[in-house]
Amino acid sequence: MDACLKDAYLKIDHVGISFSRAGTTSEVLRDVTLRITAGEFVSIIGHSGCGKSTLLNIVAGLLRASTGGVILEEHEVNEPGPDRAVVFQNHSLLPWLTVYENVALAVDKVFRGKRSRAERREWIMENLALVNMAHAKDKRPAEISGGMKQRVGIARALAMEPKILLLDEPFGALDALTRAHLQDQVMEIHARLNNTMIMITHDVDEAVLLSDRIVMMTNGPAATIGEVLTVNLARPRRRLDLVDDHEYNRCRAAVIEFLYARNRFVEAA
Ligand SMILES: Nc1ncnc2c1ncn2[C@@H]1O[C@H](COP(=O)(O)OP(=O)(O)OP(=O)(O)O)[C@@H](O)[C@H]1O
Repeated sequence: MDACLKDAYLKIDHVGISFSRAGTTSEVLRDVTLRITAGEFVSIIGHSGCGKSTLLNIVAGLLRASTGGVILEEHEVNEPGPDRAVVFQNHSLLPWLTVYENVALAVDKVFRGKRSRAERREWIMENLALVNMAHAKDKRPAEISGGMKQRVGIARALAMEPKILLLDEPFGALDALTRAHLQDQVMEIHARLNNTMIMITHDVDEAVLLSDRIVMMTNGPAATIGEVLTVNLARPRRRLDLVDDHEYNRCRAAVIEFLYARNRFVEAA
């Protein structure tokens, strides 16, 4: 293992993955190495199809790397676990359960036998309150908006007390205003809980606003990390204050330059 990976909280160590289908093998990721510190907010940005979700799924333990591996607090990741909760673009709530029951399902799975029924109930409500959804606890997913569903998905993930929260384009399906509101909420949650978050996004402003570091992926096949940008903006961050901020605009320009000048997207034939 590289010396620089030694003390990291999460280590993504020379990860590569190939998929084989009908006699052909496609190499999606090659030699992806990254260390993440506890409490860091890291965004992954790159063109469509470069392998961002594949990388997140390897960290989640949903996919096995073909080469290299992932280590979280000295333990190798080789299966999904409640220490790595994932929030997907499409909420993935169970439609026949209420908001409360959706969160309860995850909480009971992780904490049954460790916390009393009353403690679990309080914990579910605390997490719903964190995303301002306590008032809708008895509603079913079909009765609430897309933004509200994402908030419940975030509450469900946080309620598992994961070491790492993995966000796969969590706001991708939302309108711009709801998206901005949820970004602010995620920043507040991150400030309050100081948890480690990895988020995939296509949105340059979102990446700069939320992240401590932005990981920029090259285009596939055999995509890898092209550059890592540190965002030196004090927290708490307010989007209105950043409009004319020099560091904000420097980061924004650097990501745009990377994506549209140096790694232009070319649609596969
Ligand atoms: N299980 C799989 N079997 C075969 N190929 C796969 C599998 N999972 C992903 N791929 C391929 O890996 C590549 C990267 O996919 P991935 O979804 O990780 O990209 P992405 O960067 O997240 O894309 P987007 O931004 O469009 O969501 C794609 O070409 C995809 O077809």
